[in-house]
Amino acid sequence: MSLERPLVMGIVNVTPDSFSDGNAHFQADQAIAHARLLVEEGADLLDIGGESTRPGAQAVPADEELRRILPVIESLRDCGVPLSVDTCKPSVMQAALAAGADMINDIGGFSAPGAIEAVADADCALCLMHMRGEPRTMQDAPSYDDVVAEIHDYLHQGARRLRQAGIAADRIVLDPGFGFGKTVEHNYTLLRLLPQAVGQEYPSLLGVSRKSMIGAVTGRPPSRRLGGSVAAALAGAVRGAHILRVHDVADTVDALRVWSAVEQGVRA
Ligand SMILES: Cn1cnc2c(O)nc(N)nc21
Repeated sequence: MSLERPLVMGIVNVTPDSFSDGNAHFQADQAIAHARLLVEEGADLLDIGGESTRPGAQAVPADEELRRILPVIESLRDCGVPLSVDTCKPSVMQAALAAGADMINDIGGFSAPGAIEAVADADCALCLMHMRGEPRTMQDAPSYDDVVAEIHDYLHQGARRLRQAGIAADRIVLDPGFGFGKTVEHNYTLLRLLPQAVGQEYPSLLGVSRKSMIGAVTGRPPSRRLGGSVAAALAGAVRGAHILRVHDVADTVDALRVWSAVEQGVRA
């Protein structure tokens, strides 16, 4: 995929408890219909997840996670855009790749035993994200001496682990993990200093859509965070983010088109 312009990754939650649209798409058929709508709205790729990663979320067993996402992956193989699968479990990674996934998005940074082995011989893209702790506890008073430097170092140590396993550099995407063991202040510092947090060696993925960092400065509930989410996505695009992981694809695509017209002129 070309990374000359920021790509829009549409979120497809196949979970009953995701923080912003839990239960809305729990059934596979609803998730599939939602995913196809996101593609029509202009999503460049989709991120399919069967286990909520919001703060406080309970873990989901691998068989349940697969029961949720495999029908969705199989049905969307013909949707016209690459499919990313959001999971930390090596067994789910392998099954998702066998079902046709093009990317594995691991909020755990491929740190689980067997995670690197599960993807090393595939040709899929890999998103390595920073998380401090685990969803159930990660927001219990997170603290850093230098949040930007520590996350930069974690991401590049993780990339080195992947490279040492023989994984080509062009398969790797890095992500600071907004909201994953960070205070609101940490999140805005990371967004402001995104280039320093991710470095220049690998493309970056940004996931801020509808998150509590948006609510904290707007006072809006998750269902009313569109304006803040688009603003944060653009702030990331201006700072070089390559993939924007969002719920609201059409609005984000519109915002990027207007920004591009300002920066590069209006295409006929
Ligand atoms: C699954 N998921 C939820 N938030 C995310 C984020 O910010 N980045 C990535 N890579 N995945 C996320």
